[in-house]
Amino acid sequence: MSKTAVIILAGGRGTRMQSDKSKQFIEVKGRPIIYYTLKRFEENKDIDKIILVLPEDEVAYCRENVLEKYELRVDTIVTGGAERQDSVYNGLKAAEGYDIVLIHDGARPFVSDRIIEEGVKYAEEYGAAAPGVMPKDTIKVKNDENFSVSTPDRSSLVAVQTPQCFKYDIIKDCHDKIRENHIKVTDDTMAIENYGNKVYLFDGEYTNLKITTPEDLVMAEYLADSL
Ligand SMILES: Nc1ccn([C@@H]2O[C@H](COP(=O)(O)OP(=O)(O)OP(=O)(O)O)[C@@H](O)[C@H]2O)c(=O)n1
Ligand SMILES: C[C@](O)(CO)[C@H](O)COP(=O)(O)O
Repeated sequence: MSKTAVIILAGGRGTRMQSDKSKQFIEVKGRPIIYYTLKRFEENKDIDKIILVLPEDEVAYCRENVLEKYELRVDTIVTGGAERQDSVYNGLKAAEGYDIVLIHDGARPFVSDRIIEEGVKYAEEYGAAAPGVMPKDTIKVKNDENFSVSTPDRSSLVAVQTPQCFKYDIIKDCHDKIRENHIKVTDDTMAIENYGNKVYLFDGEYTNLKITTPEDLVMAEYLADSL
């Protein structure tokens, strides 16, 4: 059985949330968003190590007001970096020695056990896997003058989510390379693709939303109610 670690990314500031509090600590139904995310993985039998990435100046706050208050299990806390990929890199160093690593946005608190379990399975089988959903809207490609230039076939598009799941050696090698070559990525599958590896895309869920802007909190309240 593979040894599996999850890196839960909560090292950002949530600027698009337009809140005076980092969005991972905004409360939904009386509990901080990161509480729900940690709980999902704490309760999952496939996860052997939980690594939490936090801004350096919010580690003490999180320990006292989340981890200790709600008696949540986190095996290692590491500090985040300037960009998401830098936070990932710090997390990967803490996952050394594990066979499979899941990289998950802390801002996606309602990930299902099914996604976690399938992610581990497909990472073992294909080396790299990510959940995703078909966009609900028609997607356009635009030019610099904001005119539409093409409309990709929606059935060939995937709005990719997290946890993005990998054989540790593959993702660590790719992150080493993008770091050396100063390549910017917005998710971890881009790092994989950049070096010619394939990513298996499996069914995500529309409820696995990334809480990003204020209106996402409305859905979060609804989803927290349905737990
Ligand atoms: N330097 C960073 C940036 C982001 N993240 C994490 O990556 C996840 C997805 O990023 P995003 O939703 O963009 O969060 P923020 O970067 O905090 O939001 P914003 O872009 O609005 O500032 C979040 O859980 C965030 O905490 C991180 O760990 N380290
Ligand atoms: C990783 C991700 O959630 C996949 O959809 C997304 O790329 C994160 O983007 P963000 O701008 O850092 O929130």
